[in-house]
Amino acid sequence: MSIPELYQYYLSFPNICTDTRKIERNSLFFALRGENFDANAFAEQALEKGAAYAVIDNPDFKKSEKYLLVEDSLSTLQQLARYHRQQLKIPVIGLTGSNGKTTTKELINSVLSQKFKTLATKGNLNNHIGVPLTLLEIGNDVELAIVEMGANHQKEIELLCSICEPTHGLITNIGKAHLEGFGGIEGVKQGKGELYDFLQAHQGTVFVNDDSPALNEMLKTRNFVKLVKYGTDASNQVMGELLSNEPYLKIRWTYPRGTFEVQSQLTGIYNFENILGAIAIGLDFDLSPAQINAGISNYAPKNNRSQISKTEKNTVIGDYYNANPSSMVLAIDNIAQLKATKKVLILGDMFEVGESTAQEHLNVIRKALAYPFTQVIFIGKHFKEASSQVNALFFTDTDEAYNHLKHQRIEDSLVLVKGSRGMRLEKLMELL
Ligand SMILES: CC(=O)N[C@H]1[C@@H](OP(=O)(O)OP(=O)(O)OC[C@H]2O[C@@H](n3ccc(=O)[nH]c3=O)[C@H](O)[C@@H]2O)O[C@H](CO)[C@@H](O)[C@@H]1O[C@H](C)C(=O)N[C@@H](C)C(=O)N[C@H](CCC(=O)N[C@@H](CCC[C@@H](N)C(=O)O)C(=O)O)C(=O)O
Ligand SMILES: Nc1ncnc2c1ncn2[C@@H]1O[C@H](COP(=O)(O)OP(=O)(O)OP(=O)(O)O)[C@@H](O)[C@H]1O
Ligand SMILES: C[C@@H](N)C(=O)N[C@H](C)C(=O)O
Repeated sequence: MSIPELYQYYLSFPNICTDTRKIERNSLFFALRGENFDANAFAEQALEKGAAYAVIDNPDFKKSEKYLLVEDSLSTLQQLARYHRQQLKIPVIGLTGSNGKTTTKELINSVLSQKFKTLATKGNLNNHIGVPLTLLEIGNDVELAIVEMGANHQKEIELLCSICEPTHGLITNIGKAHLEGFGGIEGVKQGKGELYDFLQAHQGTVFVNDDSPALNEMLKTRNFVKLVKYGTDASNQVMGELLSNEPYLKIRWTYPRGTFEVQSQLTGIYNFENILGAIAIGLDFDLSPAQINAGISNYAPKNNRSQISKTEKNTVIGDYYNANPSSMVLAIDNIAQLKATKKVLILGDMFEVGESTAQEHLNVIRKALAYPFTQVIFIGKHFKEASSQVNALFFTDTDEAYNHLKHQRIEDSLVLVKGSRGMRLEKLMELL
């Protein structure tokens, strides 16, 4: 079946579903293969549960005209998304970067939705499956889309750009994330730079954080028809200044027509650049300063990314969606600067760091112990293997740490909980 033919089915049934556990009536089911299942085997169930059609790539499962047989379901999903994007005459803002993609995407969406009917990536659905699903959610009424693109190896951003065809783009930053798949920091630059390459080739607009030496270096070899720079230096089109972080960031920003201040609901100095990026994009899309500030101040994270919660015993900064050497160091510096009598760090292993795993874990241990924190707890085998200093607690896994904290409760403290998703540090929250 050709993509234009399949597109007619999509236009009649625009609700795409890939999971029979969450199937909706009249959806178009795509049978994907994953690490655990081959969803061709679930196609019948999808139809029984109310899907209008099931796209499959194994002829053995085709039982009626309700099964649409294609060569490869995943690649068909991607091609359908690209075809749909090409029918839409709207701007698409593509975002990638090592850290802060989801937060920046949410901020941009909060800002731009003050003026436009927007559609943004849900949560973190940013990969070769999530990006097509995001695009296929764009209905006729949407005026502008914000698409987050994630990657852990080369050519992934190139593929995602070829699907969502961004007209505007922003790389949040270059950091030590997914070093394993990218092959080191130069590999990160190359992989993330695929967004710049696409925008250069397609006359797109690029938003650049001028405070990042790595991003500035990446600009040297490229030319863009439109470049908007933001940062702390007055030479930028949008200049920002951090006014306070206690615990939420307050920012002053200046552009050629004036200076404004905004109070955010975000903690973490690293969020300064995320906010400034969203302001720069808001200005480029002709929002008023009042609309921009409303978008920034309305956004409150509810996604375990630097989320502050007051429990009965403590104030907790829950930051256990992910961790890598760059974001870990910034999170430690951030809590060190916040005001609190007692500060406790609970740090979990960082994944996908590659050959520098031992060194990077040791760096984090040294960094954390250089500050006079009340207590520092390290969880995971990488931390344990890197060192076991006497002035800190080391646990092999989260269950072991849980058993300890059950008996030695943390009280009246500001607690940072940060680690890679796979460490499942959220288990500890009920004890904090
Ligand atoms: C393929 C898929 O969508 N899997 C989801 C599924 O996993 P599960 O283990 O149950 O099954 P399989 O993957 O083996 O199944 C194949 C299909 O079978 C369906 N199915 C299964 C059982 C059943 O009873 N009925 C069924 O229909 C199933 O739905 C599959 O379609 O369910 C899990 C739980 O909900 C999902 O977590 C899993 O989703 C996978 C991980 C996925 O890739 N989802 C994307 C939509 C997505 O964008 N996920 C993001 C995470 C993105 C991410 O990690 N980004 C990285 C960078 C990108 C790296 C990239 N190279 C990569 O590897 O992804 C980043 O750092 O930001 C998210 O979930 O947040
Ligand atoms: N600009 C930034 N620089 C460094 N670290 C950051 C920055 N922004 C956020 N972080 C850190 O990364 C964590 C996750 O933020 P966010 O989800 O926005 O990033 P992400 O790049 O989308 O990651 P993921 O793709 O895993 O969701 C934050 O809680 C914070 O610790
Ligand atoms: C969950 C995934 N998006 C991610 O960020 N993985 C890294 C390795 C992490 O969990 O720290």
